[in-house]
Amino acid sequence: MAKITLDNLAHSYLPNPRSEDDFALKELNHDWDDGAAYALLGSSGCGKSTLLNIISGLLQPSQGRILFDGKDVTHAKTAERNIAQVFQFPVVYDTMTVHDNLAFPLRNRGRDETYVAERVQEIARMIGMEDMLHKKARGLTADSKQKISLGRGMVRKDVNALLFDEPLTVIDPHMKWELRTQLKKLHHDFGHTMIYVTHDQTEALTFADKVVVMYDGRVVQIGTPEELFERPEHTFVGYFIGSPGMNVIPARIDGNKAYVNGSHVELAQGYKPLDGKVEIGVRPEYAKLSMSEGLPVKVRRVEDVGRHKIIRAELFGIDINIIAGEDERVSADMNRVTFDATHVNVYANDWRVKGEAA
Ligand SMILES: Nc1ncnc2c1ncn2[C@@H]1O[C@H](COP(=O)(O)OP(=O)(O)OP(=O)(O)O)[C@@H](O)[C@H]1O
Repeated sequence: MAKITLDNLAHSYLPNPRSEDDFALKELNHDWDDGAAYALLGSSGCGKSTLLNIISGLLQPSQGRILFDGKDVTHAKTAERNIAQVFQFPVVYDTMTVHDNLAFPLRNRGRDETYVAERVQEIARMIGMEDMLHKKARGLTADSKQKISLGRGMVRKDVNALLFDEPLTVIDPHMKWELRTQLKKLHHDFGHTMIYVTHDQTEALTFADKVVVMYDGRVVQIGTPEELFERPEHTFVGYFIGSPGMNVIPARIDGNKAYVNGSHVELAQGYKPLDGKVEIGVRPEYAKLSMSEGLPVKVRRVEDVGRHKIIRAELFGIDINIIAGEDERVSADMNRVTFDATHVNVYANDWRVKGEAA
């Protein structure tokens, strides 16, 4: 396995980029730890595949270097990087059996047949295809073919990294959960460095130790699922992670108070005067309806989603969400909202501002 270093890395698909806007991947410096499982998460077009393709060698970056364990591989071909890749759609050899497809990467490396047989059995069990090993890949469903692709990606233990590009797109929902669990187990057992591209937050949060959130060609935060939830470094992270996402409310900050349309919200920390677009961010989980305290809200709708209720409300013309417990009472006279001060984040021009102890 390898530590992956992204050094001053950036990419533009244009021959003569003039401004930052011309870069599909904006400058990035980071070490990705050896043996960690990362998810690259972001909406369509934010640059996930661009970054993955640079790591795998399918794309040469227009700026910077990429290193595996300190060795510069920026110009090395994909085959020289010793990585395994699984793409969105299956890549299998139709004329070969499932067994031979799975065995292919091992035979290619000259592993002896006893080891190949053992390892293929192990992987077939993992992907639930033990009974299909003798079947030709041709004629199998897309779902089964993708499981073969996943299996083939995982069959070698000696790769520098395992890269997955939305691998579960064609897999049915139940199997998705099962395969994700298997991938996590595989990571736990073998400690591969794994990078998993997805636009699905559940997939990212359940798979990864660290989630790399991308927005508009930029890595806006790398953190554990808990860090992304509690301290989103960018309003996009707050909005994208969580269901529903963080409430983002324009405010004026004065010391340890935030003013929203003249009403104040207590903050757990003090802040210096801030310029530009200033907002507070509060997750629906840390907002609470009240009869007597807090800011005035109009409740529009209450949705019972089983484990809790989502209250859709309006605060000075802005839509906000509040999460209440399953058994919590919500009545017509509850027309105020309070926020838990320790969970109110402050943002200036979309980036979180660190406070000072009040
Ligand atoms: N070969 C290319 N030539 C020119 N522009 C490209 C090329 N590939 C991607 N782009 C652009 O670069 C930006 C980032 O695309 P990229 O495919 O990396 O995003 P993504 O997050 O992987 O999206 P998706 O989830 O839709 O695959 C987009 O604006 C896209 O249009």
